[in-house]
Amino acid sequence: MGIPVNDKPSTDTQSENVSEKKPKDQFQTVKLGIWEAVLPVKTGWDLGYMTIPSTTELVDHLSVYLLLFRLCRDIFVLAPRQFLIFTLFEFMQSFEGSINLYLNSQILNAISSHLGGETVVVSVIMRSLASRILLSFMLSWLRKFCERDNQVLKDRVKFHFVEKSMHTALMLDPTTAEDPDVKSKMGSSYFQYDNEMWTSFEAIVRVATALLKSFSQLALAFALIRRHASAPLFFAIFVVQLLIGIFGYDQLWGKTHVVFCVNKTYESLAALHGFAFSGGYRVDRLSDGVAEFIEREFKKGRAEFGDSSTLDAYHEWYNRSSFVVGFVYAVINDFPMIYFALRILFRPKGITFASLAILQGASSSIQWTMYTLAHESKSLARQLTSVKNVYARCEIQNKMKDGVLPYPRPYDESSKETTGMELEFRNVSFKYPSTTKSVLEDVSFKIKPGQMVVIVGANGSGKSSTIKLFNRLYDPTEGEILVDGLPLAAYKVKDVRRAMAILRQNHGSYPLSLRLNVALGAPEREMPSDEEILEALKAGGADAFIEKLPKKSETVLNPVKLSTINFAGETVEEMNTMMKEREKVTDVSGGESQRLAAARVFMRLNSGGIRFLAADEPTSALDPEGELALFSRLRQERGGKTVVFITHRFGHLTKYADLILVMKDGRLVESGSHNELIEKDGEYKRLHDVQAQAFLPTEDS
Ligand SMILES: Nc1ncnc2c1ncn2[C@@H]1O[C@H](COP(=O)(O)OP(=O)(O)OP(=O)(O)O)[C@@H](O)[C@H]1O
Repeated sequence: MGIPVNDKPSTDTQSENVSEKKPKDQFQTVKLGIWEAVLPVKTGWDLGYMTIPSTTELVDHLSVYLLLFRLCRDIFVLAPRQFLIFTLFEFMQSFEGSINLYLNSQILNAISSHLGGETVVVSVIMRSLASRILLSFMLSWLRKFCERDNQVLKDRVKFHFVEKSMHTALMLDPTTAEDPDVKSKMGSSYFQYDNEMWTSFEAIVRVATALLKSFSQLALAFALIRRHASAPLFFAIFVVQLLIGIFGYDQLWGKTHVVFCVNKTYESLAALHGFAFSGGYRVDRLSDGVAEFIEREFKKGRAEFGDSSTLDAYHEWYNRSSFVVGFVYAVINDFPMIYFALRILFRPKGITFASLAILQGASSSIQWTMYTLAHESKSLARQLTSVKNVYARCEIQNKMKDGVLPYPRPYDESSKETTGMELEFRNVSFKYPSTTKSVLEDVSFKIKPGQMVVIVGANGSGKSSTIKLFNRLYDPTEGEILVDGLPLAAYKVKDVRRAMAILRQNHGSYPLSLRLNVALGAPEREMPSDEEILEALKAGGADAFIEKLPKKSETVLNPVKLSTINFAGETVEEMNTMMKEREKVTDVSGGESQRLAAARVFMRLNSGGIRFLAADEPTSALDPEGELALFSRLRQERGGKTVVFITHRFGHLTKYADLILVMKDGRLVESGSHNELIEKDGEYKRLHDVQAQAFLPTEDS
């Protein structure tokens, strides 16, 4: 079986969702028309439909198989009654095939006797027929009866693991989240469809019931045809048929693989097609007048591509198999019929219509069960990786170690509303986990409680990175940060973050209602009142634009997409409109989004317990009026809190700053007040003069 493959090591083929990393030489590549499929080299025996794992693989997988027991136990604990109902029903169903096979044989034997002129025992036929109907009735009734319990069980499993995964996702610090292993365990999650653990559990039950089904059908078939002279030969045919069916299966679908397009012309045709159809580029396409160019390039590419095949990789794989395979497949299905036809011709004795039908029925139903078993065990193997990933995901621990000290220190409690935080950087150097280059080099400064500090510097000089270290989004690579005289790392991270309000650059709006966007400023509160929300919106300067929106503060800027639409042969435009209306994205401008973020920060400031406020270019998208208003309100409401602003605009802030820190290429190059720094005639003065230049009278004016 099998397609010839070359042994060329693949290019980068590690999949994002697989946690074990395979060395590159454990992959093989297969050229399939304009595609290249990369498949892991099997260490077990690859027999088409089934893979028999090697001993090492079995040992490796043992720990994962144990996880399946853990999964069953966890699901049982979530809903014991529903668990038992579900599994019992599934197991009961597995006997349906055998019982039907038995009842069919009874009926067929009776019909055969009748055709042979013998007296028919009516009660046998009636009993068999009644039993069949009763069995179907009972199973349909039970299915309906279990429906609700099954749905409860399924949803409990879904929500249990969703909650656990959400907990991990929410507590992950950036350093841990950027770890490739963690990334692969986290994978991606689609709320509506993800229920990996349930799918895995179903796969376990299906494999178990398929096994039971196979054994019961085999035992029954053996008992039924034992009496027929042709039974051994018939069974031999059946086994050959089964083996060819299972092991002869060689389709790309059934294998772990990744497919790349290796035809550059086809790729560029696809890119041009995408460019032509994408609504996002419409304005650019028209204003740049590129339509003709695109059409010309497409025609050129089409000519170059010629009559090469655009078949997908799966069909290409299928087309590589020889016609003999198709022929053998067609013929093996007719083996029993051919055999019986020949028997009738040469040795008609002992052959009855009933025996033919029983043998044929037994053979096809067992064959079907075996295929299901092979298929389910393959999908179970796939599910193992999911189960392993979900459990691993639930157990991810943050790399950053939490401190033990509460913040503020108990003796500070009484003065927490008025006292600002003291912050000190001592020889701090820092590089992001994913990079090798330091973005902060030996930075030292001290911010006294209640001071207003402004950090200035060119793009990429390390200003935002400094803010990220304040609330322990990252830890310094070298040096130390002190808060109120003690190492920042000694405090409980949650406490320190609760005492800080940080207005980040690109602080966007969350995909929730605008009201919740603001309420999230005070996450410890159940739900702030309408008046408090309005107050925060006003302080952030966001009340006016929200008032103009049709749903006001209940507007969700980016509604979650849960609708589905299906047109059965007709397009009902109104339905399209209905769906678009429901999922419409409400666009707000950059400045409006910044005002909303500012409102959230005011909500936080008003919630109490804040000792430190940092704002990273909070007015970069605001008009001059908005900027002035925001800074005045921040100054008014800051009380005794320590405040750090990052800005590129000299003026409103630098004028009032107690301390200005000037950053350049990750270093702190100057510090002092505005006047001191102007006098120094260094980097600050240079940056200041660039802006001031614009307002100086020129020779032309
Ligand atoms: N998550 C990250 N991973 C890796 N490098 C990063 C990351 N964030 C920022 N950097 C790099 O760190 C350096 C400093 O960036 P930072 O954002 O601190 O500068 P900045 O002074 O705030 O710049 P700007 O004025 O443009 O906001 C830059 O070279 C940037 O590319």
